[in-house]
Amino acid sequence: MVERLKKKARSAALQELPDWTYDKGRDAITRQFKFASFVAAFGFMSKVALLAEKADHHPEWSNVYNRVDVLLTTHDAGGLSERDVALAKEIDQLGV
Ligand SMILES: C[C@H](O)[C@H](O)[C@H]1CNC2=NC(N)=NC(=O)C2=N1
Repeated sequence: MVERLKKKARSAALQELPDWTYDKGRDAITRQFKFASFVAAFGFMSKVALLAEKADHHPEWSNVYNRVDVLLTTHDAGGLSERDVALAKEIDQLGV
């Protein structure tokens, strides 16, 4: 059973994710991505979808034209967990 990160572990994790914002109300992390076009945004979403399926861990997200808003939290834990941190790092490694 995955657990929510406690304060100290969360702070340490956030230090490694400078492009992500902590959402205290949701106990989640968010990041907005912008692309040159809708097709580029959708291509990014396809890559993230494959990562998410592989990890069995899925983002809450929305797409408007060339923008993708990603929110990561762990429903099974009721908040931010190491699974979100791992997926965020993988998304960062896509190099957008
Ligand atoms: C059964 C399945 O493993 C779970 O429902 C997974 C699927 N994807 C998930 N994604 C996210 N973000 N949080 C979860 O708790 C979660 N649980």
